[in-house]
Amino acid sequence: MYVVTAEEMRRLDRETIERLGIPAVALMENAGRAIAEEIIKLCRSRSGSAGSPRGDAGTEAAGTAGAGGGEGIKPPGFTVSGDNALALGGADAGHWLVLAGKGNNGGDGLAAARYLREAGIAVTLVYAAAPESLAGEAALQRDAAAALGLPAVVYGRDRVDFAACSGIVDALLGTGSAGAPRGAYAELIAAANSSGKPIVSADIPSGLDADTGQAHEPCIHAAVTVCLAFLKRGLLQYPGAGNAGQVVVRSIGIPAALAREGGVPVSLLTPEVLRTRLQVDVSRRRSPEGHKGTYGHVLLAAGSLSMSGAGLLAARAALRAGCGLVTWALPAMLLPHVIGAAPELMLAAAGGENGTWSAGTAAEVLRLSTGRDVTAVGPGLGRFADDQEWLRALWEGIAAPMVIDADALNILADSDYSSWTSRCHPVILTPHPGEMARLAGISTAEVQRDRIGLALAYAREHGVTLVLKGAHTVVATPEGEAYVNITGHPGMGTGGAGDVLTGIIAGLLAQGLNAAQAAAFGVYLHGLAGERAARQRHDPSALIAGDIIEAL
Ligand SMILES: NC(=O)C1=CN([C@@H]2O[C@H](COP(=O)(O)OP(=O)(O)OC[C@H]3O[C@@H](n4cnc5c(N)ncnc54)[C@H](O)[C@@H]3O)[C@@H](O)[C@H]2O)[C@H](O)CC1
Ligand SMILES: [K+]
Repeated sequence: MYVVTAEEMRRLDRETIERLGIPAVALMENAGRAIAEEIIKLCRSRSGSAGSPRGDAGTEAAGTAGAGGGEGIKPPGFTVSGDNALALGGADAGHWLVLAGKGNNGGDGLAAARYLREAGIAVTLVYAAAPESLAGEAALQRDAAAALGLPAVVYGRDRVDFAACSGIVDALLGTGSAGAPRGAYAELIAAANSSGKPIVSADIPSGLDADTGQAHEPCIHAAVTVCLAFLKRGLLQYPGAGNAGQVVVRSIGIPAALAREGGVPVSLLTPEVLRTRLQVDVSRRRSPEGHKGTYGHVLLAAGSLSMSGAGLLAARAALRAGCGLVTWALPAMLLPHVIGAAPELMLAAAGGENGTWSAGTAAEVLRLSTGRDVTAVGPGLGRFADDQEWLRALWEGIAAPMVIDADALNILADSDYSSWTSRCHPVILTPHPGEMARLAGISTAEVQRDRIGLALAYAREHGVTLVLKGAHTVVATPEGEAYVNITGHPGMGTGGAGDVLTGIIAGLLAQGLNAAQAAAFGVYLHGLAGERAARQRHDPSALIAGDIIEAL
């Protein structure tokens, strides 16, 4: 599923109209109908509390249309549809307000109002601007609604009764919105939010930046967002993602082929995208003739006196991700203490004295990396004297893909690594937002302001595969593509979860996946395993990193 910017959406919209010859109003009709159908689903799912659905729409809104109106009598040769999407099925949906801006987002809302009326739902249009100021397709929708006799009020001139409505359609601002909502728009958004009524947003919540996910003040808090044609980046990026409620993406007649041909670089990370765009064999079938040598060998340089567990977690996760062998290189002093902790691992003493690493161990790590399919460095590594020299030796000398995480990222951030000899084998960096901030030389808040945009730019500029961790982890490739992951659980915010991800990605690389495949599939599986682990706990706050490994 493609994820677009407002600019890309405008281009795809234009191409559909100009190249394919689909009239703009047809797209708007499809948008209006899709929005109405989702509202009807919401009303049906709430029919137990008819007329007063509440804001916490839950997941039902994204479900499939259930059996709607009564089956009726089926005359021979005719089918009386039992699941007409526009049938309310006896639910009393009450009375909805449709807040309409003067652009095409408003036009979508006005079209939706007609379809709602068709389903027997009472609607009142609330114009944010003088109806005469609407133009193009939005003006056409205004006239159609008026011709149908839909009641309408104009904000600022007429009274708007939020208290009496059972739900609100937010069609004030969409992808054409610029900056914080102003004037009547701002007042209507604030009033809608404080009404306590469920809000269904057309395309994006009004007040949301469609590209960055920045939530302007004010910004609609939607129960459901009916996103039109393609997901917008802003719906996946926090804090705005938290304003969108349940997001439903509805096709309106803009072919996905246009996005593919037009080179839209960002996709939602779904099994479908893993299979098709990334060509990952998600079946994970193994050859009957396979043996441990078939599935790759990971070298892990990780762990120090106070953080040996980070190395252990990464090593075990690599094995659970299916690689054949893992050699864990760690400071000699720690070795006796971890023997037996995971008997499946091979151990190698490579660290310096006192359980810490030293620059002099680079030669030993290089020697151990010979013939290994991947080297992962960083979890629990700590910092040490001349560590930049150490990492540079590995960067320039390891003739296999590398995964760089944790303190190794901090070492990289302190180095002018663009001047290092460029590598023939890929590098995957797995920063959390703080590490990303150090790598990019900006604040963590700046990283979080537009994670997708930053990840795309950094990966391309530095020729690395970047895994920007956090809620909705972004995987960006040096070729300029990005994948946004939505698997995962807040319970995964626990020490060691990142080390587990590093191990999974290294384990997948060792099995022959390329950098983009290993990073994307690894992130997806890590999140999925975290969800499963959270479900297995009565209280997901009790989840610890080791649970994620066991859930793999
Ligand atoms: N997929 C498609 O391409 C389709 C999209 N549709 C819908 O159209 C909107 C985008 O419509 P557009 O006319 O470009 O912009 P908006 O309706 O979002 O808003 C423009 C309108 O609002 C005023 N304005 C802008 N910013 C502010 C602000 N901060 N405060 C107050 N007023 C503001 C501006 O002056 C304009 O008048 C898209 O999201 C879809 O919902 C089509 O209907 C179908 C095809
Ligand atoms: K909107």
